[in-house]
Amino acid sequence: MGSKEVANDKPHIVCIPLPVQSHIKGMLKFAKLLHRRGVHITFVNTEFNHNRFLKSLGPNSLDGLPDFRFETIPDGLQSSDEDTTQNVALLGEAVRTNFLAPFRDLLKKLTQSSTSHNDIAPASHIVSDGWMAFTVTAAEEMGIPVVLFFTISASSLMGFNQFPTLVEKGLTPLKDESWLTNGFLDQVIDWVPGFKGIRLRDLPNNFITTNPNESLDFFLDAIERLGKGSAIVLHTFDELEQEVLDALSSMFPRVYAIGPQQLLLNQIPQHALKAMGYSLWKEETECLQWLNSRAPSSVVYVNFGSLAVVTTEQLVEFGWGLANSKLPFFWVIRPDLVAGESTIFQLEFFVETKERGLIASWCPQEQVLEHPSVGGFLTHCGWNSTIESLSAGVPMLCFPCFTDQQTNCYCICNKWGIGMEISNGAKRDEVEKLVIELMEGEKGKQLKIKAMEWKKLAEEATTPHGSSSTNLDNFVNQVLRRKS
Ligand SMILES: O=c1ccn([C@@H]2O[C@H](COP(=O)(O)OP(=O)(O)O[C@H]3O[C@H](CO)[C@@H](O)[C@H](O)[C@H]3O)[C@@H](O)[C@H]2O)c(=O)[nH]1
Repeated sequence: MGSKEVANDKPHIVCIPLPVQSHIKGMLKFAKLLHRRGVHITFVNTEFNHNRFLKSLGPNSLDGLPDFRFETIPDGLQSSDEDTTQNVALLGEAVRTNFLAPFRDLLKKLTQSSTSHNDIAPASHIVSDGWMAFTVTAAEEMGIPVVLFFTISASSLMGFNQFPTLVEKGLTPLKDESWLTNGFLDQVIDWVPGFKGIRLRDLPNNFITTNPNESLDFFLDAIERLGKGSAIVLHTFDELEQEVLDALSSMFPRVYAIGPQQLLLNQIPQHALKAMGYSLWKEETECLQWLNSRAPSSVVYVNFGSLAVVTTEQLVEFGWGLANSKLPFFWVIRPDLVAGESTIFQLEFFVETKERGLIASWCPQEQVLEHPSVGGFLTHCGWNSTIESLSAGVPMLCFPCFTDQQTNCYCICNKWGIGMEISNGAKRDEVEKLVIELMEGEKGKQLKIKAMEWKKLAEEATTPHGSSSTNLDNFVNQVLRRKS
């Protein structure tokens, strides 16, 4: 960095992600893109996650990018051996009750004109995970703007934003449990822009409940504050969700679609990018050598992201479905993926799959999806997995588990034509049949063609004059550099 004048001309943003793996990764990538466009970054992790990063990536792994600093706040959770950040309900409650006070103190420090770093201007904006409503309160108190950054699709955000209407129309909360199975959820709803033909069951499933609870309040707090952000940024691209993005833009002042993030990062010369990792868990990279030894487009990749939990019975059915398909597979089973007995596979399963199955506990997913040997992805439809798969041109078998995943599944299968849904509670025969269809069937071939078309559009959106690059430039100029 040159003179102090030049430094002070740069916007200085305070980035604060929701403290779970996929949200931290999305915010880190967004921060890197902004940093490359001349923005100073202070990145706020919880103390717990900061230490996990240092443990998984190495003690100096977060150093070395000038004007890109890390700060921490406590999460207020009891420290114990259990990884409390995997407990979404507990974490959501901690975010709502514990984070405002330490974040406010940190902001006071960062917005003072004489910061401890003389080469950095006082913080000018907060870029907050859109789900963390307390940052809007902090921003109002401190008189600085807050940008709401969402690591979900525009379609899911539109779905979440329907909640007040669903209440008004008496569609949620459900009157009783029988509504879950009596066809009520199959009704098509017709008032949501960009969602022709969507059923109630395809909306984020947080609303599909007889008993709205605190975890729903977490989402509602954020939805109520959507209009208070100086901008909304979504990790998507215009061509993918144009109609919904247009509708969101008509409701909120500034909406920017900036993605796929990794394709935008690929535009930056590698020497200019510090190889800062994103994983809280250690990545098992040996899978890449294993993939090298397999035929092109032959491997089924199975991964349910960082939070989903499946039952022992379901995992066993997936396992035998894969085994019986006789196809090669690479399956990531996190240590905390299964609710119940963890030693679930008998010797027989390993004997059957030993020549063609690989199991790991965490992997470099984007490299796996980009690998030419991977032909299909059995996924829980988390948004990052979805957009990473689409960017790599890999068709999907969708097993949505909770929250926005059902809406992503709807878009993948019905709007974008790049996947098939596998039913909740699927038995091994259904798994086997769908996996074979995905990898070798006629339908699978059509999905692959579509996936390659979307990959091309995603690449075009991220070229220097593509829609996402332009939106990124506009965001920096119109929101971060705007003199008010
Ligand atoms: O072995 C693995 C598994 C995952 N990942 C990465 O972890 C992220 C997983 O993100 P996502 O697919 O979005 O799933 P979740 O971790 O489940 O994400 C939560 O957050 C998402 C974004 O808000 C929501 O869409 C999901 O529903 C919610 O469960 C992706 O970037 C993956 O590349 C790895 O690097 N290695």
